[in-house]
Amino acid sequence: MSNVKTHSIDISSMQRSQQALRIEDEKVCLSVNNLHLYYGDKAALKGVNMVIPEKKVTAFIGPSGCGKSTLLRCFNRMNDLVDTCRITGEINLHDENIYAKGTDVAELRRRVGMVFQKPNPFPKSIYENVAYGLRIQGINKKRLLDETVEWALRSAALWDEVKDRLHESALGMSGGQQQRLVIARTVAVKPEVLLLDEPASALDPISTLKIEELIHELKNEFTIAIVTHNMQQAARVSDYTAFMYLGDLVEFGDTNTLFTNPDKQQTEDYITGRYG
Ligand SMILES: Nc1ncnc2c1ncn2[C@@H]1O[C@H](COP(=O)(O)OP(=O)(O)OP(=O)(O)O)[C@@H](O)[C@H]1O
Repeated sequence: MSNVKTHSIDISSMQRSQQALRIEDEKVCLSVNNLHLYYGDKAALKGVNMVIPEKKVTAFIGPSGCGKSTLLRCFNRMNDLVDTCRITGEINLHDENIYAKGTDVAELRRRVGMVFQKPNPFPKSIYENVAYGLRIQGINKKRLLDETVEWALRSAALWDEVKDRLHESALGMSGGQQQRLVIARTVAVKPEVLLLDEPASALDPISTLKIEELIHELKNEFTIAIVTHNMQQAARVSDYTAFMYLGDLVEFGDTNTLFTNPDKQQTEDYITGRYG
């Protein structure tokens, strides 16, 4: 790409159409309206407005502490677990305000699954890790469990590596395999959205590549939102990128455009490595 202005990231390998995606053309999965979040007196999100398009990958980038993980955790109300946290504004999943009174938060978290930075398999067999969410829903029919476990492991590009040791402990797997297992466990309950909070940052480069390839496959079935510190990764895996700074959403748009021709000076300064 000859017109690339940035120098700190190499996006020449970005395999994407030169045609910019337009958010107006997308189906909306999540919409965020004037979202403010406070931890005690401290504002961590300051009036965020954006949409997360359906079956696309949206990346959140920005310097440490800018609110990326906080915003991601709002999408399945994980911040409810923080006593000092207070939220105003709205997030709609399709047409439902997930902060409305009476929202079934357990069901919300089934629909909006989350994968964290550090793989966190349960000390159970590979099979039982993946079957876990189904069993919680009261599904115990062996055939249905077998089929779903296989489907989820295939979806997470792990089936071929583990099909002969499904009943061995998940703790004997490599870190990269464990993270794909956690992804299989998350997709097994058929969520609509996958939230990935730096899913590859604890992994070696080959495992990271596998996760990136997997994200590319998963977006055929799921809406994906990913927080990453790695701008190359954001450029490689996402369709849309949101750049955040000190609790503000500074710029949001088609990934290719945001990295090659950002609207805001602040975005350009960040992606060219001038700060952060
Ligand atoms: N549980 C919490 N209690 C109080 N403050 C918090 C809590 N979690 C995050 N914060 C603060 O909120 C702000 C945003 O944090 P957040 O973790 O969302 O940022 P981030 O962009 O994801 O950072 P990083 O890239 O370092 O993970 C920071 O100032 C952080 O210290």
